[in-house]
Amino acid sequence: MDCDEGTPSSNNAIEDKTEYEAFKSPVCLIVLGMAGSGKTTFVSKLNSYLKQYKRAPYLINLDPACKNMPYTPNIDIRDSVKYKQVMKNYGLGPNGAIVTSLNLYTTKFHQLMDLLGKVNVENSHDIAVIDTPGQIEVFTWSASGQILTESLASTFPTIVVYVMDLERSTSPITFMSNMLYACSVLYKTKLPFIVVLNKCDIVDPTYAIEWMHDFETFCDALENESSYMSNLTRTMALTLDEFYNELKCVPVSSFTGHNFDEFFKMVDVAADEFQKGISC
Ligand SMILES: Nc1nc2c(ncn2[C@@H]2O[C@H](COP(=O)(O)OP(=O)(O)OP(=O)(O)O)[C@@H](O)[C@H]2O)c(=O)[nH]1
Repeated sequence: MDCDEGTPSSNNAIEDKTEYEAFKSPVCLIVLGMAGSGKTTFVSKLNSYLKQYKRAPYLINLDPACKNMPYTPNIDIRDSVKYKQVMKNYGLGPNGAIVTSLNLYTTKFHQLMDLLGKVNVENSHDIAVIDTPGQIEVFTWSASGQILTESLASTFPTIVVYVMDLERSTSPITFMSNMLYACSVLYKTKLPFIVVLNKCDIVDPTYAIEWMHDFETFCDALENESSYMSNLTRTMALTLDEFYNELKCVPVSSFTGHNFDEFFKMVDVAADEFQKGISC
């Protein structure tokens, strides 16, 4: 794998430890979210936030199509797979090329795991952050996304961070779609899960928190919707009640860094739950 740290030797760091011993660090944060929700900006802010405390995270970019990165990743899929070339070689459109690029990259995952094992042995980073492609389903519903998620979770404490765009979720129907997606990711990964309500610098997050915890307020907001959609959405809200109760959810601004301290408290709790085998 071409990456900042070079190719690891065959005497890999994971094998140096007891082969199947689970490591306590780095805690891996898989950052998922709808296109444009702010994943990359969030990862960039995490980086600068942690650096203040001399806890620079280990950064992994798995988006082969991203153009401008506001941070320098330690491992970058773009160093190994050329997305434009994949489009050309396989005659694919943009989304097909992203999926194929990730699939091609699967053959390198063991090297990625070795590098993370090295991070553990050297104790150089206590957090690893994985930035994923813009189209969420490319990662969550692909074999390669599943392989990577399972590989990470078999060795390191692994947490899913679902970035939700507060600005685009102010309609109760869109809010519900986003929450159903979050819930489906939780079901699929069965990993500790944190919802980050992003962009709280431009939209007050109170509405989202109220909608999760006060069914009546959510129903009031639904009043203007047509009857079929509002009935279905109301039923969904009741179904999600348990999901909301257990959910770790924090409003943040990836611009200002607001509430990142709260986010990291949740990461500590979630990492603890991972070790104890509790999810959500
Ligand atoms: N006001 C505000 N804007 C934000 C925040 N986070 C991200 N943005 C903006 O939202 C837009 C999308 O942000 P990105 O970080 O590119 O989102 P992404 O989810 O990585 O995007 P894709 O990978 O292309 O799907 C950009 O214009 C960002 O500047 C935030 O906390 N507040």
